[in-house]
Amino acid sequence: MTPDESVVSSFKRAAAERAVDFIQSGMVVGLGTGSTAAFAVRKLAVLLAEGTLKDVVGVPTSRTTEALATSLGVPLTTLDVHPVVDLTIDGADEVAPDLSLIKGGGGALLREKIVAQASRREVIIVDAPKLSPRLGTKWPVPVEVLPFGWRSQSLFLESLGARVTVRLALDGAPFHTDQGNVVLDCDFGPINDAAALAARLDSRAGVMAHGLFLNLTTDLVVAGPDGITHRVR
Ligand SMILES: O=C(CO)[C@H](O)[C@H](O)COP(=O)(O)O
Repeated sequence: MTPDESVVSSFKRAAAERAVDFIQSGMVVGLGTGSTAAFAVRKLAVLLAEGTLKDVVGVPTSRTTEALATSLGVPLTTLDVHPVVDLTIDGADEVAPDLSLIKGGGGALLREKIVAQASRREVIIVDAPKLSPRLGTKWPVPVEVLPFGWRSQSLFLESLGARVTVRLALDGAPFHTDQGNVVLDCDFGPINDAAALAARLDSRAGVMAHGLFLNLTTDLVVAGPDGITHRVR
């Protein structure tokens, strides 16, 4: 890990551990996906192991998070058993001033959005460089599409003005989400009307999810050289 990576990692960890302070015993907690959210899972596991927190169960937003939580002894549940989540802690790829997000860099966008929509409180944790003046400035919008007809979806997304890249796995084959879908990373550049774009994407058959998380964030915890800030929407 280079010095810069270790510094970024320390900020991610600081934001994550601050968010874990919001968890109370007895809660159903949404467990996000990505490197920042992983710090929150680790901290939660420690608090449970030492008895500081009790009777907390987690709803993982990906198989990766499920495996991490299981390995650390964090009790898990499902939305079938607990259809309402008290508090979710998750990361983001880009955060706009109105706390709208681009998520999906780790490919978990569909389950993350389902859990976010089921949550009373959605606490987003980021390091400071994730903050952006406008969505799309720093990160493409991931769009999860059914493998059936994905090339037609690519042409549709290009017609909306995106430069489309098929996300690849480490072996060079197309990446597949936990649901077996394909992810098309769509570079729209700075997005003027995220709500209108989200509506267009939501109305397209075969688009299973997109990374525009609008009106879902309740809390934002940011860690950077100036310390940790917590904003409530
Ligand atoms: O949306 C996500 C996964 O689908 C992640 O929360 C997002 O990509 C941020 O990841 P990291 O904390 O590793 O930067």
